[in-house]
Amino acid sequence: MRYEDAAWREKQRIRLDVNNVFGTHGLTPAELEAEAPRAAAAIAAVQERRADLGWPLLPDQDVTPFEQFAAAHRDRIDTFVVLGIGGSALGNIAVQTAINGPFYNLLPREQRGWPRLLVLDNSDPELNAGALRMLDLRRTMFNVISKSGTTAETMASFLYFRQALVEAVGEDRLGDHIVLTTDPNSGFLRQIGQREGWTMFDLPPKVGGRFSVLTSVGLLSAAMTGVNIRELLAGAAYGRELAANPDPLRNPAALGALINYLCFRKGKPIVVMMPYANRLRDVADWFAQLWAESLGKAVDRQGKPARVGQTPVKALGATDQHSQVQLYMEGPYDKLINFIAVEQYAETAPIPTAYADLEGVSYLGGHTMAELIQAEQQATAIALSEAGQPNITHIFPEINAFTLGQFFMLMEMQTAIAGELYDINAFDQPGVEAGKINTYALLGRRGFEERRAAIAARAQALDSRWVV
Ligand SMILES: O=P(O)(O)OC[C@H]1O[C@](O)(CO)[C@@H](O)[C@@H]1O
Repeated sequence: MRYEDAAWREKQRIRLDVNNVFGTHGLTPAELEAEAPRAAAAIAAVQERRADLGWPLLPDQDVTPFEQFAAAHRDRIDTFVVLGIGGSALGNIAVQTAINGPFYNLLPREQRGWPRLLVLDNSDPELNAGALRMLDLRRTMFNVISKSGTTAETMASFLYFRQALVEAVGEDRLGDHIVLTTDPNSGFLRQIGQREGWTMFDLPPKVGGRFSVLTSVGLLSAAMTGVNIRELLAGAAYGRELAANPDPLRNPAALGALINYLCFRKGKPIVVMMPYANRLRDVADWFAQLWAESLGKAVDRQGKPARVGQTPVKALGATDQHSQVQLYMEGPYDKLINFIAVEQYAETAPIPTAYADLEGVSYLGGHTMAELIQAEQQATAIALSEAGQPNITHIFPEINAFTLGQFFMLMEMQTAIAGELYDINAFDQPGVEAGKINTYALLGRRGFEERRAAIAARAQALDSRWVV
């Protein structure tokens, strides 16, 4: 395996270039150096908690069960459908787009070799009904993923497709079409799986949803679509090594955490993640949940008011140069822009020469699209830097399972280290509970009658003049 070769691994190291963070509205090297001891303590604290957190140990797991499941089912299945939301879907989508590319599902089966993948991560009725109309259920398998085993959106989709399966294949064949991924001990999904005798994959109890891409959550759908999940984990192991460097100024996860933290403290509540690669656009989506749910917290670990967290913004280069970059250039100095640059794309797409007399078009001829997009990324970084807008660049040597796994782990470590710097709990999400409870109340779930009455009273008090 290529990832067993140390020289290859080193060539595939993701580098973090932070030169453009320095400047009038950014940071100074002295500020970074002054905070380095705190960042070093944060690295040590995260390293100390590795076993307790669970996700840092994921690169060491045995992936044979996922590979065996995929090999056993690939031929009888045309479409593998993930029903999940948030951390139980975003990583699956990110892996799929990054490794198999945006057109995978449109390729003929012989070219794909593996089933198509659909991730239905919303209770949008049109999304679910539309998928149902399109699928041949006799050749479809549903992977219902929920850590808690209670999430309303996921359970609704499960019930919806379960009924459709009963009609299409019969109740006694459901086990051939449904596989569950959930907590090994708790939740309704576990109870259902046990009652029905369906195949279930355990989700390590310590690993929270947004840190679960490298568990059964992300690995099963990846294996079902031919992704080299061993290489993915080898990359994560390599990222873990980089993130364990005790010197925060040589450790990309710690340096990233420190820069984000200091930028927030200096009035930059927004972080933009802007990959220059369509294959990485869903990684920006995955990152948004990781960063937002982990670091957006009302109180610190002592219970004192904190109100911290940067708002993540997803952008795509070069596309969003023609949409958002005007704001990044001339708007408030309230952002840290993260670029993802790619050194070697899998394709170069040469640009043919034509219209030699029209300089505005002909200068492109003889270059490649790879050169163009790389020039655009550099040009935008320089322009932003000269406009005083701090930015940093994560440099992917290539997009492959190794660099993707590495990036997942680096960003997870960066999040955990940032949590230490803010002194908040980066591993809970109390803020999402209130909305869930209101939903239960609105749908008339037993036990939520009081909340339902409070919502009704609130509705009574609303003034119709303010609905225009
Ligand atoms: O996997 P589950 O338990 O269905 O949760 C889905 C998502 O919902 C949340 O609990 C809240 O949004 C996320 O943290 C999680 O990733």
